[in-house]
Amino acid sequence: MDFFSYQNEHLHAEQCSVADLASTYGTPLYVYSRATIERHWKAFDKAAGERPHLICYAVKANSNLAVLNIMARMGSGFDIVSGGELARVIEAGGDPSKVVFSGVAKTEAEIADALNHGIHCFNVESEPELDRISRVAQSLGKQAPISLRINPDIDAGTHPYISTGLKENKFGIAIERALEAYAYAASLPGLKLVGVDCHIGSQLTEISPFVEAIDKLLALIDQLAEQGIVIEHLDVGGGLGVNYDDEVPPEPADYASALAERLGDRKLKLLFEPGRAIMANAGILVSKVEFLKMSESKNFAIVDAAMNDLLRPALYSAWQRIVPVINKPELAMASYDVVGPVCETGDFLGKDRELAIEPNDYIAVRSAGAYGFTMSSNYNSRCRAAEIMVDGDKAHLVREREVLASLWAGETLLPEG
Ligand SMILES: Cc1ncc(COP(=O)(O)O)c(C=O)c1O
Ligand SMILES: N[C@@H](CCCC[NH3+])C(=O)O
Repeated sequence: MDFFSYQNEHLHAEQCSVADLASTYGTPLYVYSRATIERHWKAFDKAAGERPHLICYAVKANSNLAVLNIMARMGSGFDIVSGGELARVIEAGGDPSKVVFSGVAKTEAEIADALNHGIHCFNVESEPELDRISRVAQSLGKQAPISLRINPDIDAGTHPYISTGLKENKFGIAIERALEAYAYAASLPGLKLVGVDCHIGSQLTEISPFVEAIDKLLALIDQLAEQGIVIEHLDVGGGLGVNYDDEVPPEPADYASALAERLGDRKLKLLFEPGRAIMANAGILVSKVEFLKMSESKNFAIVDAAMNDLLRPALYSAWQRIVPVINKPELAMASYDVVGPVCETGDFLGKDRELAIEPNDYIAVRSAGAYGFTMSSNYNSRCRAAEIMVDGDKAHLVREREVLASLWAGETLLPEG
């Protein structure tokens, strides 16, 4: 069942009319579906089966407090990459002992804060970082639980900007250095070795690169065991792709069972860090058509959402489906570049889209729940979009428009005099 569907030619998010939401809360507007988030998270949890496991939702995909709160209520863990993300997880009711901390340059302050909150594990991305974490932990009289993020040099077959498991990428410790790095980590007093981690990229649509990576990591885990280093968990990262256009990514169940099969009878806890697979299709970005600008060479649908609201098309030439919020069969179809008000030629949400629309209509960009709002900015001094969580027939405004709105309301920037 799709929780974003048409009823009488009107797009609905669960039981809420998207056109009503747009006219109540204004546009641009992100709309998320609680039922979809729960269904996707549970699909992962179920896929992992009876084996001990932890789903650590990748907060960077969507860090809205209501989204995190939904995950927290289901007992989710979290994959974070900054102190800010940890603060949001805690604010949303998440359990810090289920948090893994990834990222290539964690600061001393972030490390100390995470240790004081008792996080599950640091995913360490370089050898100098081992020294830093050990030093901070010692200064606090603690031992930091760590995994090494291993870069297995595998082509994830995804966009070059979101591939992370190749030698030339900045992420993780090269697999050839892994044994030495573990031996070094074992010698540092502030560290406790608990895991092996990898994350080879995002929006993967095939299982084989995941399997290739896990095979390399399992061989490493066996070698470590021979050296007396016993690993408790294997973190397989995130990266499972979604359907934006005509991709057919594996279902979480097939993906998880392919990985579990490789584990055999090893007593390893499995950690997953899905972001996109849970959130992308749990959200849409709603925008209003301002003008239609027609010419012989090109038609433009100029809408009120822009690259500052949804960066993926501009940054990765990403394709996301664009649909009218109300289908109007009486209108003629035409081909448009759907563009925003930002002063950049790269400011587009979609190119050459067949749409039957007129000014003041609402359109929705589908699959916008992941890496949508979290990558948005105030470029061109534009307000950020509002965000709404739909739960059945109720809608909750979960984030107010930002500071600029208060400036428009007449507040001054500098004190008088
Ligand atoms: C370390 C890490 N874990 C998890 C994720 C989540 O990836 P995805 O949203 O593709 O599942 C990312 C982002 O690619 C990441 O960098
Ligand atoms: N931001 C990317 C994915 C990168 C994931 C972070 N490692 C996207 O929108 O597709």
